Order: sequence, then structure tokens, then C-alpha cells
Amino acid sequence: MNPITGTPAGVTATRPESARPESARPEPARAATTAQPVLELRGAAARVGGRTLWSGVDLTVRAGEFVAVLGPNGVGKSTMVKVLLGVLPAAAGEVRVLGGQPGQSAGARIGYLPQRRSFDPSLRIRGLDVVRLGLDGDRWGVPLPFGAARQRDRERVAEAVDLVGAGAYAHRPIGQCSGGEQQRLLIAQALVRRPEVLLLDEPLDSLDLPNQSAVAALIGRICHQQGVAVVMVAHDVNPILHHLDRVVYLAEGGAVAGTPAEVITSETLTRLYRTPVEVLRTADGRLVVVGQPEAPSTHGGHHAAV
Ligand SMILES: Nc1ncnc2c1ncn2[C@@H]1O[C@H](COP(=O)(O)OP(=O)(O)OP(=O)(O)O)[C@@H](O)[C@H]1O
Repeated sequence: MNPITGTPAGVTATRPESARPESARPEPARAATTAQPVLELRGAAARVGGRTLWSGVDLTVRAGEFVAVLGPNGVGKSTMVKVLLGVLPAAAGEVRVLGGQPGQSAGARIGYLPQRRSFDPSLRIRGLDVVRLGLDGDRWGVPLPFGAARQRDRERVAEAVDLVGAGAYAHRPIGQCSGGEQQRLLIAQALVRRPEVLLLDEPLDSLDLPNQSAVAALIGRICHQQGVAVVMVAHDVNPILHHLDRVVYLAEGGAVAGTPAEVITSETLTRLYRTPVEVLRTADGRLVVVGQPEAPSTHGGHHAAV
């Protein structure tokens, strides 16, 4: 159940969300219950450098759903984003993105925020220009749009800046913005083409706790109010826990997907990692996972082979 919209997650669909014009996007509460899956993995596996990171991943994400990809360092969370982007082919199973093969959809339909980059404090480029790069950053050398196209671009940038609440500092050089402000502007960059899917690789990394909560709430609102499907790689589930519809927890060779309540339990994680893992809930509702093994790449263990 989505805590914001009260919508049950993962309910079946009638019509492809991608077939609808932007102006006709449904209310998010209906979007999650009526849309076709925008992302689908069936028995998917990823293999890099000759070893299988994970396999047997089944996951369905619909419009307006917020899904976190969790697991220890080096387990292959960013690799899952690469598979969804079509940068890395799945080693097994089937992966569908917006009804087609990964990488087939035009860039405008997928917003992507890579793992955190830092900006040099002396960088003079304005926040607004960073957001605009999301529109035309792939058109270097092509003349700037003019007339109606230019006006449309301006409106798109203003809309994205407004959506993330960055109006107060978007005219400042990005190097002079705080980490949280920079992250909001980068999210605006990923949103500026009004994507149907948002892939975020550790967007809360290196933010302090209040900023983690604020950015998590912002992403939750964008997802549930704009009907955007969000897949977010995260190390710590706590800042996003109350906004999430589902999680996929990766382990060497395998994965478990479901609601946080179903997946983040001592029983499920112990079964997944084949070693005792304890999930503790603190008085304020935060989850602490104890005994979760690091991925073999970081500790030199054996690797599953396909
Ligand atoms: N092109 C590649 N060739 C070989 N190994 C790779 C390649 N790309 C990634 N890896 C390895 O695959 C493993 C998974 O990487 P990935 O970045 O997906 O993990 P992650 O779960 O996102 O890690 P973290 O939480 O530390 O960011 C790592 O051990 C990484 O070194």
C-alpha cells in the first residue's frame, strides 16, 4: 500500500501509460492501479567481468510507483540501473522498458541521475544552465533553439526548477549551492524532459539527514503526484521508507522483491543471504540490518557462475 496515495502497489493494468499524451496523465492514485508496467524484469540476470552479480530478478514497476534497489556495496545495484538504461545487456531473462527493449526508448521518456558528482566551488555555470543541459546537453554544436522552441525550453526549465523548489538559488553558480541544493537541481535536470521513468543512483548519498529526508520527500511527491515511475538505488532505506511502494533487495546471485514489510525482515534476508541477518526496528520506526554480508567483490569471496 502506498502510504501517500493509499494505493495498493502492483495491481493490474488496462492501457499503456506511454500511449497517453502528457496532458492526459491520470491521477497518480489511478495511475498505479490502471497502467501497464513501465519496467519489467523476468528472471533477469547481470554479468560483468565474467561473473554473475545477480540473477532470477522479477520486478514490475508501474506509473506512479516508487521502488528502491537495496543491498550491500558492490552487489550490483548500479548495474541494475545500467541494465534498465540498456547500457549493459541482461545476461539472462527478459527486461522490458516502456514496452520495448532497454535503450530503445527515446531519452526524453527516461530521466537518469547518475551516482553523485561534486561541483567545483569555483564553477560559474548557473543552476538553471545545469537543468537546461537535461534538455540540450546531447546537442553540443547544434545551434540553440529560437522562437517558440526557445520559449518552450525556458518554460520546461522553469517548470522543473519549480517542481524541486529550487527557484531561490537556481540563478546562482552551481558551485556556490549547498550539496542539497545541487542535488535538487540535478533532479530537476533529470525531470526537465518530463520523463515517465526516473532512474536515480544514490541521490541521497553525501547529504546530511535533514536533506536526505527533504530530497526523499521531494522524490516521493514527484513519483506519486506526477505519476512518474521511480527506481532509486539506496544504501539506507530509512530516509525513503515511508515513501516506498516496493523494494528489491539484491544478493550474490539472487534477489527478493516486495513491499518493505515483506522483504526487510530477518527471515527473508537470512534466506536471501544464507547467513543469519537480523532486522531491528528502532523506537522511531527506523530499520537496522545487522549481519548483512558485503558483496564478494569487496571481500574476495567466491562468485556465482552462470
Ligand atoms: N565493467 C565492469 N567490469 C568488471 N567489473 C565491473 C564492471 N562494472 C562493475 N563491475 C563490478 O561489479 C560489481 C557491482 O558494481 P555496482 O556498481 O553495480 O555495485 P553497487 O551495488 O552499485 O555498489 P555500491 O553500493 O558500492 O555503489 C562491483 O564489484 C564492480 O567492481
